[in-house]
Amino acid sequence: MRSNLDYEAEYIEGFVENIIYRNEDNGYTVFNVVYKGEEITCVGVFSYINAGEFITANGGFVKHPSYDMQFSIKSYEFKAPDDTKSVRRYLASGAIKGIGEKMAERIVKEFGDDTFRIMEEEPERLAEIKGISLTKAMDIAAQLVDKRDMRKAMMFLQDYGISMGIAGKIYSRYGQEIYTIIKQNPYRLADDIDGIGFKTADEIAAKAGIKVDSDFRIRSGILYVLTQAAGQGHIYLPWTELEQGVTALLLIDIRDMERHIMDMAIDKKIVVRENASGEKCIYASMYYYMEASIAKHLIELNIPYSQDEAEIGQRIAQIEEKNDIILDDIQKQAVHKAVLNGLMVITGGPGTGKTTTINTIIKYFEMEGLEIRLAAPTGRAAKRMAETSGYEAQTIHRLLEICGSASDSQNTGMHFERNEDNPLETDVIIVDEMSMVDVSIMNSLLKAIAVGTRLILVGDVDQLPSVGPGNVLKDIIHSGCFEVVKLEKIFRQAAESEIIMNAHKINKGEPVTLNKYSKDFLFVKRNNPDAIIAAMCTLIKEKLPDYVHADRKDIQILTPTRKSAVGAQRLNRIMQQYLNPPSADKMEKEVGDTIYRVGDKVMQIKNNYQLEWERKSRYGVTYDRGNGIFNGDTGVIEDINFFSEQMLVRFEDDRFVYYDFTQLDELELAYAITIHKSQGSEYPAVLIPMFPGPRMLMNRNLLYTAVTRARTCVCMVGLEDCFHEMAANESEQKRYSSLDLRIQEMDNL
Ligand SMILES: Nc1ncnc2c1ncn2[C@@H]1O[C@H](COP(=O)(O)OP(=O)(O)OP(=O)(O)O)[C@@H](O)[C@H]1O
Repeated sequence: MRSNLDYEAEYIEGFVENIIYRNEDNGYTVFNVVYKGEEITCVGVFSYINAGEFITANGGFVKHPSYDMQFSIKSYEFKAPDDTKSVRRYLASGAIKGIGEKMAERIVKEFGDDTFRIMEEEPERLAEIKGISLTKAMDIAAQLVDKRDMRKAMMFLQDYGISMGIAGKIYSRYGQEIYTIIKQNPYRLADDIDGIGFKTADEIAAKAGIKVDSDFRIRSGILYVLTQAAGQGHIYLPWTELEQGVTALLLIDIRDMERHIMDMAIDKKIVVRENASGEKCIYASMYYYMEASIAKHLIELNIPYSQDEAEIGQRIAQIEEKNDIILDDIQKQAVHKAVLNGLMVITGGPGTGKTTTINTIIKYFEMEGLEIRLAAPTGRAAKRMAETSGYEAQTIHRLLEICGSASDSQNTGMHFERNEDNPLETDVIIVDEMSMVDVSIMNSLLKAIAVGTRLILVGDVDQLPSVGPGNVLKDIIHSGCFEVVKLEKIFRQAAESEIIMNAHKINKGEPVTLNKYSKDFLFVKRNNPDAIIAAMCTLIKEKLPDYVHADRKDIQILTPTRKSAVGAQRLNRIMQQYLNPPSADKMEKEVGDTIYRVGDKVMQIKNNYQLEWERKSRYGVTYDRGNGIFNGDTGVIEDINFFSEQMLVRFEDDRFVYYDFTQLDELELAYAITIHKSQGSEYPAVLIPMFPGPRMLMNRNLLYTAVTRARTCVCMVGLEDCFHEMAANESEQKRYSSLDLRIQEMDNL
């Protein structure tokens, strides 16, 4: 029993006995300290810690659900060992490699309180001790100095408000150079260190006394504005917009912008080009070269194939007969073009026969004995492609055989096994949902396709553009350099769907009649956020599941915004309370301001190719396992275990995944998700709150995307005016991209 301890205590001190857990990325550490004769478990964030150190710490006791009382450390200091006992203890702790308990004993016996001074100043004397050679003596001294330097550097970085985890990264990158870097050009940190952006570097610079109009600051600011723009989808910024952005960011009058731009262009950090209207455009180099590389590959792939047109017609006729279908003229034209060209594009809205056309093309090439691969940008889109085509389809990342330990393609640890040196060995590649493909993944894909492989790109240009930068599909079509088939006819079966008919009307700006009696396109009038939410609760709990013959969890709320009265965050909190309220038998785990509860619907918010899933029989025996849970995959929390610190989620097709508590930032509650997140997915029923929000966001494009996500029923709840305003708002957010120009330039070479 812990009799000596006062759990109100705010201070403890003692030797770090053993380190139980340490996360090197963020410094989170769990360890034991003996204080007042009791072993106490401490938790805190440490840039640097070693067993054997003497620590004095402020904080407080907290009760952990599984591990009982722990001391949570808010601030601390390590005291250098200064008496024989602590020196021996420190050396014996394993902090210095090559010194064990016995050796520590011998050293301290020889040098006593003077041990540390001797180790640092006269290390050769260590060799006087039995078992220590001169080389080993020097190595011990070096380790000691290293550790001291590191601790000093950490303290120095903390003075600039840098967190422990990041300080560790900075130190391991620059070592002793940090002092000069921080004092001269801390903006280098923004370039070199993951987790430090311009803003942090700028704060450090201000503390280091760097002038607000220093060249380093202005150049780093320019790159920052371009990176921010890429975050909004832009490949470049026109000169004047860049200048305004940089001025607003740095709050200074930049007189010699031209000089900075030219110097940065010479350093190859940026590229300056004129657009079609002669305006100077500034690119972060990476994006310029991505577009240029995409253009080059597309032109190279676009080789003509010779085949007798009559023969193509005969083959199509055979397929039509076998599948009891008659293709429309334009669909036939699409098949002809796919056969005769190395590259072609098929575009069209919902129900215009894209899938039917792709299926015919697949069958055609199959008859020719060609190998075909199907891919889509997201897991959900690939799954849908497989379902509608009946052929195997995979994500583009998987097609390219993604490798590495990181969970996101943005992380540097990732690479693709398929690339220019090891291209895909196949004859035809068909990529669906091209509107979601950004320049980065398009570039990787094209690098892995050798000339002679046919590439067919399929998508609906009127869907929201890709989350990542660029306007790939639109620009490819707009370049005018490739065969494009635009499917426009809505086939009879599809024409019976009001979802499809209204989606086309929305897209064309034609009036849409709203009522609550439609079979599949319903509007329920409510005039304030709370009434909207209350109506959605009833619909989701009572009405829709029977109506669309689907499970409650398959009915998806799609909302334009994250943060508003009807934004995803608020809706999730309310829906969770309503659909899965707290109860004594449901475990909960709080992360930030989200509570995860057993029974909650959750969504994976980034691609994680490493995450392992398993399928179990009803006796709990695993009979199938695999890797990969993708952005947009939704599941239900099955269990939360505080002992193993894990949460178990059941995804579609009964795939079970254990998430460590530290991985929970990959999940979000998913009763409601933003329309942006729903791209490429389809749901039996979709519920959309209709309430005014930011005009830039509430546009036709967004409404069209939301409506086309529904398979059986769309139900909107709110203000009719809001619907009509969205449908009328054509102001798509402008994206600065220039793949069309690069393609045209390349084509003219
Ligand atoms: N030539 C055709 N003759 C008759 N029906 C057709 C023809 N082509 C397509 N259809 C029918 O039209 C409907 C829509 O076709 P399809 O699924 O191919 O379109 P889509 O563009 O892929 O649609 P979505 O984007 O909504 O998935 C289907 O019911 C399909 O059977």
